[in-house]
Amino acid sequence: MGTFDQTKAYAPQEETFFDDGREIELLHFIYSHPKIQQIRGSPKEVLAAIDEFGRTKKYLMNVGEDKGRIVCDLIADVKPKTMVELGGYVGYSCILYADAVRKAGGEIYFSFERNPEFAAVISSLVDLAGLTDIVKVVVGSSDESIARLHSSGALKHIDLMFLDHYKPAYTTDLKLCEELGLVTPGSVLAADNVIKPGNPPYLEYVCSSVAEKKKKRAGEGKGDSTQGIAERTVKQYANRYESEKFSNSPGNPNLVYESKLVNSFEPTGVPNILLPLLSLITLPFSAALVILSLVYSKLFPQPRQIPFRDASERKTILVTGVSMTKGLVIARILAQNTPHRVIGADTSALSPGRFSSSLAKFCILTPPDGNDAEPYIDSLLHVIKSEKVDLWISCSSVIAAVEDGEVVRLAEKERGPGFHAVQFRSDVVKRLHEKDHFIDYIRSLELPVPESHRSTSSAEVVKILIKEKKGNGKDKKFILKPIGVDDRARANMMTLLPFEKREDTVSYIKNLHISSNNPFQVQQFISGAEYCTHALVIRGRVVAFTCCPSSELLMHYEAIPSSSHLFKQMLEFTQRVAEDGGESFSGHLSFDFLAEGEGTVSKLYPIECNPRAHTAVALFSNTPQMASAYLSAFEPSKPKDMEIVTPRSPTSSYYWLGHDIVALLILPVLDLLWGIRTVSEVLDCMTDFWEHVVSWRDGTFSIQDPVPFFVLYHVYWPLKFLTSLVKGKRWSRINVSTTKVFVQ
Ligand SMILES: C[S@@+](CC[C@H](N)C(=O)[O-])C[C@H]1O[C@@H](n2cnc3c(N)ncnc32)[C@H](O)[C@@H]1O
Repeated sequence: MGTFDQTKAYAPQEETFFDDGREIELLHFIYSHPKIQQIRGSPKEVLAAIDEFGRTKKYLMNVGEDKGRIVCDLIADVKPKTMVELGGYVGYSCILYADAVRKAGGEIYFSFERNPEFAAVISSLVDLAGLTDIVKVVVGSSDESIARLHSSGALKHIDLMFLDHYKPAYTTDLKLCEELGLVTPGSVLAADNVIKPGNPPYLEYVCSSVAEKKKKRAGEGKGDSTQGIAERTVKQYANRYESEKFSNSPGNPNLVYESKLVNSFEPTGVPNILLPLLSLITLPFSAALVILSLVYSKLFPQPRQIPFRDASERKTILVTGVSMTKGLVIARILAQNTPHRVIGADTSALSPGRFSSSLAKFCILTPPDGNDAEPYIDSLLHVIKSEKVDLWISCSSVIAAVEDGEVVRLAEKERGPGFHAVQFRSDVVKRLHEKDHFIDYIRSLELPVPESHRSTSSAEVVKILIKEKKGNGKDKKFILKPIGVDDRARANMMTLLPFEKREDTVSYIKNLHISSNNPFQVQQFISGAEYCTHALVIRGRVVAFTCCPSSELLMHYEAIPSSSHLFKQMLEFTQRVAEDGGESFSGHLSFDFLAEGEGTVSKLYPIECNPRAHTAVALFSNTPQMASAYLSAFEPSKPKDMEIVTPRSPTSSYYWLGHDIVALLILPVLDLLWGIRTVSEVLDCMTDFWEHVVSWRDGTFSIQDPVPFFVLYHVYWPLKFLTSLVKGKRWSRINVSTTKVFVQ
C-alpha cells in the first residue's frame, strides 16, 4: 500500500461516530462557511468543505479522498450510464461519483440511504453542488428500494454499483440485484471495507465459481451473511434499527465475478510510514549482525578457489543487475569459484550489489527510458569496451530485456570473437517474451500448449466459445487475454467463459470491443499448480537447471528434486526450446508452467516465457559447479559432455527476511486486530516465519559478504520509500529481491 497524507487526516473516530447530530452540524458548518458563494454549484468545493469539517470538527464516515479517487478512475473507465450507491450518509461519495459519472457521459446516479435525516443532508448538499439533474436520492432500506425501483421501471440495469452500507447486506443485496437482472455480465461492483473491517461472506460469494454457488445453494441453504463480520460492525446500526432484515434472494449463481483487491486508506489514515520505520527499528540488529559477520569472515576467510597460473588467463566478467538478488548471487558464485575478475553494473548508484566484496569494480549505467534507449545502450557498451569485458552475464530487468539483446550484437562487433554474452539477441527476446508469439512458437515445435486462438472480432470469439460448448469441451473454460495494451480487459482477464447463458457470453464479449486493432487471445483455462523454472543455456544446450512451485510475489523458493517426474518434464521442455535455438542461443531462460493432474499423469502447459534470469537462481548460491556452467560460454563449441548443474543437495530453500517480517508477522497481527484472520491463522504464519528463519536461507545475506544485506534494508529501500513520500508517489507492493515497486 502507498502512503497516507497526514495533512488530509480526519479527526479521530470516537466511540459514537455518527447519528449524534453531527450530520446536521455539518449542514450548519457549510451554509455558514465564509466561502459559501464559491461553494455553491461546485462539487469540488462542497467536498472540500465536508473534508474541512471532518478534519477540524468531527470525524465523518465518508469514503475519503484516497478511496474516492480509485472509484473515480473506475467510473472514467467503465463510463456507467446508471450508477447506484448503497449507503449515502452525508453525500460525500454521492457528490464525488455523480460528478464523475456526469463527466463520463452517464445519465443517472442513485444514492440509497435508509436514514431519512442523512438522506435529507445528501439532498441538500447535492442541490448545493448543482448535481440535482443527475442524482436521485432514494430513502429507505436498500433491499426494499432496489425492489421498488425495479418494479416501477425506474431502475432497469446497474452498470456500476458502489457498496458502502450495512456490511451483512452486501451479499444479500447483490443477490437481489442479480435475481432481478439489474446486475448482469459487464456490471462492475466496487465494495468498500471488504478487507478492513472485513466482509468474508461477500468475498466468498463474489469469488465462488458457478458450481460452488450451486452446491452451496443446494446444500446449506442461504448461509449467514453476518458470519465472520466483526460483531461491532454487525451491530453498527442497532441503536436505531433494532433488528436488521435482509433480502432472501437466491441470486443468479451463473454469474462469475472477476475480483480485484485495491488497498487504500480510510480518511483517518493508516499512515504507511511503517516500512521506513521498520528499517529504523531493526537497524541496530542488522548492524550487529553485519559487524559479527565481518569479524567472522576475517577470522575464517573462505579461500578463493583456483589461484592463477598465468595472469593472462584472467578474464573480466561483467554481471549487470547487481541491485537484484539474482545478479548478486551470480557475482558471488563467480568471484568465489573462478580466478577471474568479476565486475558489476547497475542503474542505481546505491545498488546493494555495489557493496559486495565479490565485485572488483562497480559501474553505473544510465537507466533505460521507454522513449529513448540509446543512453542506456551506450553506457553499457562503454563499460564493456573500457573494462575489456570478456564475458557479460546479463541480469537486467524486464524493461531492458530487448535493449540488452541489442547490446549483445553491438558488443560482439566492437569486441570481436573473444567476447561472449549470456543474453539472447533482441529478436529472440521478442519472440519468447510476447505471449502471442510465444504460444505460436511453442506450437510450431509440436510441444503442448493450452488451446489458444487469436481473434479480431467478437463474433469470432463467440463462435469459438459456443463451438466448444457444443462439442466435447462442455466443461472446458476459457479466458480472454488482450494481445495489445488494453488495461481494462487485462484487469478482467481471469473471467471464465463461456457463461451458462449464451446471451450473457455475447453481451460480455461485445463490451470488450475486440477488433483487428484490439486483438485478443482466447485461451483454454487450466486449473492446476503453477511452477517456475530457471535455466542457463549456452549455445543451445541447457547447462544448469532448477524449478520450484511459484509462490506469492515469488519470495519463497523450494527446489523440486531432480529425480521427480515434474522436474524431468520441465527440463525436457526447456531442452527442446534451447536445442531449437541453435549455436547462437545463449542466455537465461525461464518458463511458467501450469500442471494439470498430479504425479506421473500430470500434463504440463507452458503459459509464459521470461528470456532472462529468474530469482530462482538463488537456489544455486551454494553450488560451486554453477561457476563452471557460466565459464562454458568461453568454450568454442557446444559444451557436450558436461552434466547439467542442479542446486547442490541437500538444497536449502530461500526466503527474504524483510518480506517475511512484513508478510508473516506484521500483516497477520494487524489482520487479527481487524478481525480478518483468526488466532490460529496468525499462529500458522508465525510458525512458517520461524521455520524459514531456522531452516531456510535468506536470499541476500551471506556471512562472508554481509554488507549488501545491510544496504538493501537500511539504505536502498528506506531511500526509495522516502523519495516516494516526498514525491507523493504511491506503491501497492514491493518485491525486495528484484527491487520492483508496484505503483498504485
Ligand atoms: C459508511 S456510510 C456511507 C458513506 C458514503 N458512501 C460516503 O462515502 O460518503 C454507510 C451508510 O449506509 C447507510 N445504510 C446502512 N444500512 C443501509 C441499508 N440497508 N440501506 C440503505 N442505507 C443503509 C447508513 O445509514 C450510512 O449512512
